Amino acid sequence: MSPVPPVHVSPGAAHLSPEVLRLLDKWLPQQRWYPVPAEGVTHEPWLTVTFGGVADVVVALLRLAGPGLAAGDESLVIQVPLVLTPTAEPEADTAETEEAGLIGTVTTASGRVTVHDGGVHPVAWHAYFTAALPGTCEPEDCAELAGARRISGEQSNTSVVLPALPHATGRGGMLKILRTVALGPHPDVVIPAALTRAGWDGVPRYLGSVELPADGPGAPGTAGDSEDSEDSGAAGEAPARAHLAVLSELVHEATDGFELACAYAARDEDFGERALELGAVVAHLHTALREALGPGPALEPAGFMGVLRRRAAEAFADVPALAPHRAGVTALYDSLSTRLSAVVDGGGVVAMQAIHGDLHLGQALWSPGGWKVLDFEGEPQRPVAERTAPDLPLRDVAGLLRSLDYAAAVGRATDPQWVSHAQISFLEGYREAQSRVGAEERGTRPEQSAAGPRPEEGEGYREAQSRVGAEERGTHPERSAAGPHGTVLDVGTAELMLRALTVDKALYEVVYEFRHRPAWMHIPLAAVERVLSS
Ligand SMILES: Nc1ncnc2c1ncn2[C@@H]1O[C@H](COP(=O)(O)OP(=O)(O)O)[C@@H](O)[C@H]1O
Ligand SMILES: O=P(O)(O)O[C@H]1O[C@H](CO)[C@@H](O[C@H]2O[C@H](CO)[C@@H](O)[C@H](O)[C@H]2O)[C@H](O)[C@H]1O
Repeated sequence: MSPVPPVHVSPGAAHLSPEVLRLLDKWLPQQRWYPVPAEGVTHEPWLTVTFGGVADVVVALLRLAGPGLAAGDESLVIQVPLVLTPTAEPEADTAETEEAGLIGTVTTASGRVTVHDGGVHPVAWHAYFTAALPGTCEPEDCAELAGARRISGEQSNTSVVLPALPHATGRGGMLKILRTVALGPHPDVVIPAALTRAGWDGVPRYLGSVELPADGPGAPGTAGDSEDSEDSGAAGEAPARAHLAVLSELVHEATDGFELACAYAARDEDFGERALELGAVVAHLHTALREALGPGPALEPAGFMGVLRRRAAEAFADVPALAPHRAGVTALYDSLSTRLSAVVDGGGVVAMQAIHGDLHLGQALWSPGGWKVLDFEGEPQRPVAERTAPDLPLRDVAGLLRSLDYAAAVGRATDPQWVSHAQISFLEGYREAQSRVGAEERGTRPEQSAAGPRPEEGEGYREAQSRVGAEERGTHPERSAAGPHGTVLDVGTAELMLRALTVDKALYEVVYEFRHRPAWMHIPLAAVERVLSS
């Protein structure tokens, strides 16, 4: 007997009545994971997903359309799993039902239906879980789902802890339902899967994923999306490829890196050792990514600077409070542009590669097994193509430097050295591990690498900063990966690059805070000011 295909996909709003869609229009913008400001945004049904043998679970994939949003293949698509159950009476007790993820009760052509958020509903969890690991249990007696719970907090997606899930190295899983669906392979699936395959244990081990079936309807903007295309997967039409969820091993006794750093900051306790270890893990991550996914192209200054400038322009357009910094950002980017062009004109190659892309302390878990890095989907507010493009590893370094600054602010460290010490330690951990890997590849001892000795206690942040990403003579792995050509970056350009990437990140954060947590906007705003005046 052949197994029932677990995931079916239909075009448009199949299985979803207009009443349910209207209910969603009101509910969606109130969700933390809703990716854009809601004003003027409409939700257009793109595809509907159902799971073989599970009657009540319907997943709406909705395209967001409206001011400032891209159309066609670039459009933002959100995933809305629903549990739809026929019901006789409206729910009576609102408080109780809110707890259970009730979205509402509506009367449709086929009767009265209760609509629940599938992100918090065990029946939907079971559907995703069995699609990720086919051939497992029935919902009623699924031992793997015992004790399952959604994690709460400020998440861009919806993650569910499965404490009882058995696997090769123990017990416990994390099911992550991706709320923003990327057309094509999703980096939060592809990257952990590649790193797990390569044997790198700095990520939670990848166990499985849920993907649209290969013979489903076309991508937005293709023939499969047109109104007269009833026949899903019609000849000549490119089926849409998209991941919906990812399952990974649960990291036990894990502490969120941001909470950990804030707790240290609140006690003014030295975070140096943890930061040093994290720096080393991030350096190893970059090596593992390069090895697992291959080197990227060389940086092309005009294109690279064009992206930085466009992102800054978007931030200035979104947040009026940034206006006083426009000239400073332009001047910083002009200096970097001049230096980068000189490097490249002089025959230097600045190699790019796959990076994390949105690295901050909340993406790192501290556990008895050391730091684990999570969440490879890139900055959720950016277009997918931009998020997955090869980039400079220094972008991740800048992200963590910013995050340590957030931890100092949120944890209210009173010692002004707390943050600089943590940042220097992080940079040193990164640099030391980078030199060790480089030396191993060259067959020399780490001390012989050109990166120089560790800065003495008290040496400044600027010095430590300028050592990271700077030229290390001849055989740096990034260089050999990029080909036989010369330089990475000289010390001055590396420092300028890190400052520019820090500003780029802080501008992104200002927009993020403006949209989601205005009370924290002062944190990145102060950073923009500080970096520009340093
Ligand atoms: N494999 C895992 N083991 C333990 N905790 C995890 C695991 N994956 C994620 N988490 C926890 O869930 C939180 C959210 O995960 P993350 O992948 O960052 O989702 P989001 O994209 O929604 O922010 C993390 O901050 C971490 O605390
Ligand atoms: O984790 P996500 O993928 O949802 O990332 C988004 O949300 C983050 C906040 O949860 C946000 O990070 C910013 O705030 C953090 C403290 O909460 C801080 O440590 C980070 O440095 C700062 O960037 C992230 O930018 C956003 O993409």
